[in-house]
Amino acid sequence: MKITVIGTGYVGLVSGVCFSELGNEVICVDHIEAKIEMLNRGEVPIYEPGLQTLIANNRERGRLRFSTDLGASVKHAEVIIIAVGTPSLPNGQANLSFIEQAASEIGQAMNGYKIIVTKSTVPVGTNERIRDIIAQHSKEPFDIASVPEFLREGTAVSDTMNPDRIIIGTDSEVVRERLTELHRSLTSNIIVTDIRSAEMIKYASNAFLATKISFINEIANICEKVGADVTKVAYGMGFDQRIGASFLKAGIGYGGSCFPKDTQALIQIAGQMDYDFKLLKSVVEVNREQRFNVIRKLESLMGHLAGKTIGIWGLAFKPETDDVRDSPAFEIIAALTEMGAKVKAYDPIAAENFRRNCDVDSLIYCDTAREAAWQADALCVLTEWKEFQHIPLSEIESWLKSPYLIDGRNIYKEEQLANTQLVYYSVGRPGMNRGVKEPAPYILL
Ligand SMILES: NC(=O)c1ccc[n+]([C@@H]2O[C@H](COP(=O)([O-])OP(=O)(O)OC[C@H]3O[C@@H](n4cnc5c(N)ncnc54)[C@H](O)[C@@H]3O)[C@@H](O)[C@H]2O)c1
Ligand SMILES: O=c1ccn([C@@H]2O[C@H](COP(=O)(O)OP(=O)(O)O[C@H]3O[C@H](CO)[C@@H](O)[C@H](O)[C@H]3O)[C@@H](O)[C@H]2O)c(=O)[nH]1
Repeated sequence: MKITVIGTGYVGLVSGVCFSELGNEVICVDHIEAKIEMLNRGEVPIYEPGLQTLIANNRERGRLRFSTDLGASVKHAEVIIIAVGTPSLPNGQANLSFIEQAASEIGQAMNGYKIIVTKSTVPVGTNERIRDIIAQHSKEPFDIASVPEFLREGTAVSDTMNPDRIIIGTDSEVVRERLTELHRSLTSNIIVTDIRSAEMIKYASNAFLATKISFINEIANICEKVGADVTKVAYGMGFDQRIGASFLKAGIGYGGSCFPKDTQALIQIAGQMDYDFKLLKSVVEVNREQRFNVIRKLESLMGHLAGKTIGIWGLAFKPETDDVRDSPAFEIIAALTEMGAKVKAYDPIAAENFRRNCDVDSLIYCDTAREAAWQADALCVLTEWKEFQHIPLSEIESWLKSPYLIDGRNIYKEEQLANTQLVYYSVGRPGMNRGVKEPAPYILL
């Protein structure tokens, strides 16, 4: 099949590359020339494991091309995939200007029957708006489809090649057949539904996953008070197939380019229909609060933070990505700096992106984990990079000026703490706290 993908962010690039890997002829288009030049030089603008090799292989086979020429690329293809960004507006609503722009450019380039697939996450009704915009510019026949994307950053290639399900929202029999054929080799879980339901499935899925995270974070907070261990609680809960084991890792809350914006967008979508989505509003509030537990704990251990040096390990919102969009590290670092602390940070991959987006000028960027921890009054782990998990705690202890370690992602195990004098605090695991002044034991009255 001849496919053109518009947008070379995570979704556009990864899905375009994977469709070419499946034997299709793919052109990935972006209006940012620098991105296309990079891709044409064989460089990849994002850090995503496995992607560079796939791009190289498929370019070599002549199945994958990159272009800034949207018009010519649309003319060339039968299936056009829209994968442009839908960032938040200041009020939380999805900004659809990139979508509208792409639809109008597609409309102007139409030269025969095409299937216009939207993979971007868009509010209910947007695909119909796309249909209207294209029809305003062209009399050529076309169909639309909502095929939301569920890949995760860091595992985007394997998620795309082995998806849990493919959702195809369409009102056309031709689209059902063609898109089922396109995705058939990926999974047998191909669900064909109406367009509005497909759009809603994406928001509902992200909102539900965000809800799981805020739920387990609140359980963790209660575990700290009653002397239970949230990792054991999550493990025990996860065996219930109705609950499932995933997305029950307590920590400093979710960040990233999707959960924060999509939960806000769904609250707005509901609000526009006069529905107050109370549960999701709480999920967002709990998530925002959770990151500040790191600071509350530092203060309870060390008193005032003014003049103290705090080391930060991890700036990305999760490991295996250089994406820092909505990373909890921004607010934690800003708050520490406002309190008068000196902050030194290290991330194996995401530091450059963080620097470009962070307005804390005094933040010191370090080249190694050791440098960020060196002579610090406390060290906080904000991203669970494997590199951090493998550093012996005795070594960390020897680097620090004061032995305070706040593990915001529960990456260390009890046995690793043995033989250290570290004052250790993690999330919802009070039994592992070392040197922390414990609240009075919980007694059932
Ligand atoms: N990032 C993820 O992990 C992920 C996963 C699932 C779904 N989504 C959704 O997919 C969409 C894209 O996300 P992303 O993170 O890949 O976006 P992104 O913002 O990283 O990339 C979008 C790209 O589209 C390009 N673009 C915008 N308008 C264009 C136009 N008219 N012509 C050509 N190129 C244009 C931009 O230059 C940019 O490179 C969003 O709606 C997002 O919510 C993202
Ligand atoms: O048990 C967990 C799982 C995740 N997180 C955090 O949640 C955030 C998001 O993680 P993850 O979902 O792995 O990454 P994303 O790449 O943002 O992927 C989400 O957002 C994408 C964009 O919509 C969807 O396509 C994916 O299905 C959805 O998982 C990160 O900050 C994680 O640290 C937790 O705190 N605890």
